[in-house]
Order: sequence, then C-alpha cells, then structure tokens
Amino acid sequence: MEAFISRKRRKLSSEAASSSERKDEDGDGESTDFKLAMLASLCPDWPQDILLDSLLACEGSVERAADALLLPAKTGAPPKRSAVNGYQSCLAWFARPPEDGDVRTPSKKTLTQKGKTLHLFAPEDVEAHTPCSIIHNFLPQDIADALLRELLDEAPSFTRETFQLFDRTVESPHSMRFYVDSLDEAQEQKTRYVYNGSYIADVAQTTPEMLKVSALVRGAVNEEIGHRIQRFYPSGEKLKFQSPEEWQPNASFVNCYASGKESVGYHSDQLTYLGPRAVIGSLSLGVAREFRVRRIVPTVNAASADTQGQIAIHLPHNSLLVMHAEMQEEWKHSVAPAQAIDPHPLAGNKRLNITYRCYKEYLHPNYTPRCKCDVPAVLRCVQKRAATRGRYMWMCHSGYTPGQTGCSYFEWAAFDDDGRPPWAEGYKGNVNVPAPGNETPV
Ligand SMILES: O=C(O)CCC(=O)C(=O)O
Ligand SMILES: [Fe+2]
Repeated sequence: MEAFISRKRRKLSSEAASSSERKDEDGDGESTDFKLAMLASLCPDWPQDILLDSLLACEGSVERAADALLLPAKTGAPPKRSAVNGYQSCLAWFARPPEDGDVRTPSKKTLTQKGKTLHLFAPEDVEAHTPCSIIHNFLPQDIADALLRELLDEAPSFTRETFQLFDRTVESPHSMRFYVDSLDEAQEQKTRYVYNGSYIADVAQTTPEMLKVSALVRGAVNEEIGHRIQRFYPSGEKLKFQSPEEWQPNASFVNCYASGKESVGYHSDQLTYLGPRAVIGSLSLGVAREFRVRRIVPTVNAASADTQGQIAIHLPHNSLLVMHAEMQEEWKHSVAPAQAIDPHPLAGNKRLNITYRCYKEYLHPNYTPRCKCDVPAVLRCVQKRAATRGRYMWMCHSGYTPGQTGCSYFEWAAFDDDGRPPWAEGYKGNVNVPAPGNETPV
C-alpha cells in the first residue's frame, strides 16, 4: 500500500495522493510496484506473487489483471500461495566462513530466481546477500518486554494512512505513528516538515522506553556500519555520498501490524530529510514476520521487474535489522501478509516495529530548495533509468496533495562525497553530476 504513494501521480489525474514521509520514487514513471499496489487494493485477498503473475500476463494492465482475478473469485476463494515458492534456509552451510581481515563485496551473484522467494534466517546469510544486517535477541529480555508493553499501550493511538485511488478511498494495510525526541521538534515537524505535500498532524514525543532503547540502537548501528564498510565495501571505504558522521537516531516511525493480514507494500524510504545513502535501524517486537527485499533492476517494461525474485528475511521478536547505505537507492522492501503466525505471549497477533532514523540538520526544510508551488521539494534518487541511475534530484511533491497537480520543478541535487548539500558546513563540491545528455530524468 505504501507503494501507492511512491509513484508519479500526474498521469492519474482522478487520483489524489497520500501522506507518509518515507516513500521514495523512481523518477521513472509508473512502475510495477505501483501497479501491484493498485491491483492489491482491488484484489485484497490475493497473494502478491499471484498478483504479479497476473499483472505480467496482462502486460501491465491493472484493469485487465483485476478483471481476470475477480472473475473466478466470484465463484471461489483465492488460491493458496504455492509452498514451492520459498526455498533454502542457511546459505552459510555452504560458504567459507569469513576470516579476519577479509574484505568482501556483497554477493553480486543472483541467488534468487524470478517469481521465487529465498528465505534467509541466519545473520551471516542476511549480511552476505542483502544490504542489511540483523542482530537477534538484541535487547535484554526485560528491556524488550518493557518496550513492547509501552508500544502496545501506544498502538491504539496509531492511524492508517488513507489514499484516494481513482474513485476509491483506500487505507494503508497497517497503522503507524511518527515520534521525535522533544516537544519542540514535534512542533517543528508539524509545521515545517512536508511529507508528500502535507504536514503530519500527529507527531508524538519519543516515549521513555523508546528513548532508552534508542541509545542502544545507536551504539549497535554504528558498530554495524563500521563492520559493513570494512568487510563489504570496495577498499573498505564508505560509499560515495554516505555520511562519515556518527549515526544518531532522532526520529522514528512506529508501525503496528495487528494481525498476519496487515502488511506494507514494496517501497523505498524517502531520503528528503535523511540524505543520500541513509542508514535505518529497525527493531521488531512481538509476532515474527517476513521482511522482503528486492533489488531494483533497470527496467524497460513491467515484465523485467521481478527478474531476480525476492529475499525474505525473518524478523523474530527482539531483532534489530540495520538497513545499510546500499538499501534505499538500490533495493525495495516490504512486509508481506502472513498466511499463518505464531502468537506472541505479550503481543498476541501484533507485531510492533520501530524504524529509528537520523534526520540531518542541514536537510531541514528551511534550507532545502522550494518548488514553484513554494513547497519544500522532495529528494529522490533515480532508481530504474539506467543512464541516470543513482543520481539525486529535488522535485515538486505538491502533486501528492489531493486536489493539487503540482509543478514541473526539477533540479539535480548537488551533494559532496559525504552527502552534504552546498549549504552545509564543510561542503566540498558537487559530485552528483549527470552524464552529458542526461540532464533531465524523464
Ligand atoms: O515493519 C517493518 O519492518 C518495515 C517498516 C517500513 O518499511 C517503514 O516504516 O518504512
Ligand atoms: Fe520502509
């Protein structure tokens, strides 16, 4: 569902848009994810893989795919997800264990196959084959339980996002709330920070347990970043545009999945306030669920969107998943609906998830470019178009506001090697330079 808001709205004139900060765009037009999300809203009972198959069979036409699926559904229930789609468990059984001093790059080999899901459980497999790392049993049990209890008390205040999709109003398939560390910041967020063209009306103050845990997450994430750079990045150096500063969480989205049916569609998190090559620390509590990731491959048509299949990372209670600097620009992630779940002793059927984020002071909307509608622009990275892939751009997002069409404002974003914009202290010069002849993304 989140993917609804990660698409260009211009072509869909009868459609208004939604809120939520985090979701990113390709800058490449209406993609398979968006079509999939639309199809999922029209056919909510069908598994993702069947939706995708149907979309491909109908050459990307959402209407035809929905017709094809809904016709038989009138006479029977949707088919069960095929059990043969998932395979493999611990790749490390087959791999040489890394030795101290090894510098490895993340596996380039395609492990996943079109339409298949590769299930990963072991932390060493997750870090070797995805842009993430995971720490199981992250918190001492009493702290994890206290945090979970606190979030269970908070959850009734969470809300669902609503989207206007053609003539339908659609709700996000899980609820959430945004938290910042002080009341001043909450006020600032409500009045200055724009998310897909709107302000967030409800911004809460980070709760005491969340704040306590934030300090632990901060230490662990910084350690994981160092480990990732040393072991996986070329020459053991941080990526171009990645911040060399310490990662300091100061904001978080908390998500609640009330049952196995609740989910979030494939998306990338929006970079506007996090900057390029953002790192996110994601703590899972309660019911274990699958976190699916898929590498974005440059596409020419809908049929090539799933050429590498997807990887499911299992997120048990009290696990900390770190989405590293490769993640938001090159991969998409989702939480798939679960056909069966194991209830948790404290949380019942619920999963609570905190995504700790590091908002950069120099990306405060006071400083970032404003579009012709006089709205702070949204920062996006070209994900699919091969010629400009990986370039950052500032664009208008007023088009996300119901009733507004937005403007055509577009500007390549200037960042130095450390991801700092020109107005930031210590800016060393633009390295986000488009290739000649590729000055505009569309
Ligand atoms: O629930 C999760 O693990 C992921 C949530 C997510 O992707 C988000 O908040 O952007
Ligand atoms: Fe996300």
